[in-house]
Amino acid sequence: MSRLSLANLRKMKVAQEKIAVLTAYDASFSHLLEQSGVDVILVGDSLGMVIQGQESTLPVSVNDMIYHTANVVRGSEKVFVVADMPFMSYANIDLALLNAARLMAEGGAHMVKLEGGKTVLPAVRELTARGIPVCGHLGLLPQSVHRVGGYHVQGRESQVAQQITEDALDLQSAGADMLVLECVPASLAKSITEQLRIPVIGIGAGKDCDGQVLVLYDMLGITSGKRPRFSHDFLAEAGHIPAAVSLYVQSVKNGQFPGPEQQY
Ligand SMILES: Nc1nc(=O)c2c([nH]1)NC[C@@H]1CN(c3ccc(C(=O)N[C@@H](CCC(=O)O)C(=O)O)cc3)CN21
Ligand SMILES: CC(C)C(=O)C(=O)O
Ligand SMILES: [Mg+2]
Repeated sequence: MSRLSLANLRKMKVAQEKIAVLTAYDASFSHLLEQSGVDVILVGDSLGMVIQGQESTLPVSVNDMIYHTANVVRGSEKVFVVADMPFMSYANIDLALLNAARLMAEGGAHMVKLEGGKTVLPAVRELTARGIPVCGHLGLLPQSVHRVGGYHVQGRESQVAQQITEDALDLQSAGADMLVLECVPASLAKSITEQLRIPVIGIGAGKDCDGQVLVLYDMLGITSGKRPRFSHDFLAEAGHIPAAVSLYVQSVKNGQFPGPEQQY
């Protein structure tokens, strides 16, 4: 069985077939998600919060990401695996190349994800020129939580919306092959999704993105404390974990998730 490729994901965008993405951090869930029809697994630096119990994603190291990515890759054979580059691991081009190479070579990731717009364009150009697929991440940037002052919706003001749109187009031009849009108004995400050739995966970004992603533990209802409004407890509805993941995949594919109460 060969792995899903970027070409497959681009074809899904063109065919308007929704892309179902979930985070996972270990081999057992990786296998289960793949069996349940998930297309792409994101090894998110959210693992700092849901696995390590940290207050933010900032303490996550490249070694942590490599460990979890390798486990996820070993547990699967069909899914496309994206690994987050952690806080400051792409602060300049040399660091970005070194750390992305480790995530790919040691972790076995198929793509790396970087948060930010203009600041990361030189790194995105260099990584993609050297054959490393890159996913951008705009809107709410959890690695900037202390500068922003919390996890809030981004892009409600037209000037900020304009900046996010410009960053999205620039990331695509720099070679990014996928984009995550987090916590932005549904109308903005729709507009960006229509303007880009590359697949746009939303989280709290409305139903009109090319695909959706959620943090696994949020959609299973086992995150401690307050779960973001854009997530939904599929386990409560489905009764057991494989059924919950299947229901998520089905709800993304048929456009039922996210509903009006899960978007801004
Ligand atoms: N478990 C978990 N789920 C996530 O989605 C997630 C993480 N952790 N860690 C990294 C970031 C942080 N994220 C978050 C965290 C909280 C909200 C949240 O509470 N948002 C409010 C909106 C508040 C506002 O706009 O003022 C909400 O009600 O959804 C959003 C995204 C998304 N990511
Ligand atoms: C929430 C998603 C997009 C992420 O970046 C993560 O899980 O770290
Ligand atoms: Mg992340």
